[in-house]
Amino acid sequence: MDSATLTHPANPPVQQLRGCLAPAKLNLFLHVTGRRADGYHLLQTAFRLLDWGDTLDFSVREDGQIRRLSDLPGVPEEEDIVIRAARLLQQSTHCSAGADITVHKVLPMGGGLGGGSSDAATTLMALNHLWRTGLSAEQLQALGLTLGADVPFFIYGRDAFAEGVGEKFQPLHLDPACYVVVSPGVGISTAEIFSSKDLTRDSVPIKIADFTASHARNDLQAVACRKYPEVAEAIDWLAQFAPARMTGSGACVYAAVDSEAQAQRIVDQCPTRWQAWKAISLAQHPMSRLGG
Ligand SMILES: C[C@](O)(CO)[C@H](O)COP(=O)(O)OP(=O)(O)OC[C@H]1O[C@@H](n2ccc(N)nc2=O)[C@H](O)[C@@H]1O
Ligand SMILES: Nc1ncnc2c1ncn2[C@@H]1O[C@H](COP(=O)(O)OP(=O)(O)OP(=O)(O)O)[C@@H](O)[C@H]1O
Repeated sequence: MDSATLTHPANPPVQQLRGCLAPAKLNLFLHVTGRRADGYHLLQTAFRLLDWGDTLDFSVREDGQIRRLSDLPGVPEEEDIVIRAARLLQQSTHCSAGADITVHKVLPMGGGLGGGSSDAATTLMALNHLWRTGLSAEQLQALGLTLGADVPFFIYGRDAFAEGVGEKFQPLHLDPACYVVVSPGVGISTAEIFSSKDLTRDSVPIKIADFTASHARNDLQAVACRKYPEVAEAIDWLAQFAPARMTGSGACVYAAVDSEAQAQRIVDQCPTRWQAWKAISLAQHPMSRLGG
């Protein structure tokens, strides 16, 4: 994130934040342990932040309007989770200011990397700062949960062992790591995977101390592979280099590798019909340093 750009250098209120990161996440394991009465699933997962993601620019408007300046193919402005996040914060704090928002989209949509959720979290944190609405991180997490189950994690802003629907956190202390992420070129609807009749929903709950990244499983992977054979193909391709797994509800798959050089060699060999990236773990979300 660029440090704040001031419109009036002699007069400090910050009016713009540019280049705000909305990082991707990986689910290092994901167990479905049950289902709530409202249909949402109870999970256990290990969230890992990556140093790679979308970036967003925010500029305060005095007229109260919230505008998206960038285009997102397939997502009308009114449905964009970024716009919905900004409106939600504005309404719940009775804020009279508005914002112009630009999203520089990098993360594949429906990729299981939490792209939309991370955009929404960055929006809540940036506007809470720019509008001086003063909500705490916990209040922003509660607001964010009404937008999507992954939003609170990005506001929490560091690796976490998560439970509930993914909103109850314990800090997870992981060594830095380097990953290869492969997108097999399909977008997967999270709702479609969770609603499958084939999904197993009875994993036995584990304790945080029982989690090891090397013996991990994603309960959503079998369903996604059955519905989208490209996901299974991408796992098989990546598994020739290192143990590979799906993140979230897919479609992206990933593997931890020994070095950035090894990651780059794998990325360079990726079949042209897919996309691959190298990514490094991120210890702390840069936006969480902003405070309220
Ligand atoms: C799979 C994960 O990415 C793991 O991190 C998340 O649980 C999904 O989080 P998300 O994309 O923010 O999901 P949401 O937008 O809240 O939910 C999309 C749909 O997925 C289903 N859903 C989601 C999360 C959850 N714990 N149980 C569910 O059953 C619900 O049908 C919901 O309508
Ligand atoms: N700003 C946005 N960025 C991405 N998707 C958005 C956005 N606004 C709305 N959406 C909608 O949300 C859907 C899910 O997108 P997203 O990239 O968050 O999926 P995902 O990476 O699978 O997320 P998760 O890991 O949280 O399940 C998209 O297909 C799109 O229709």
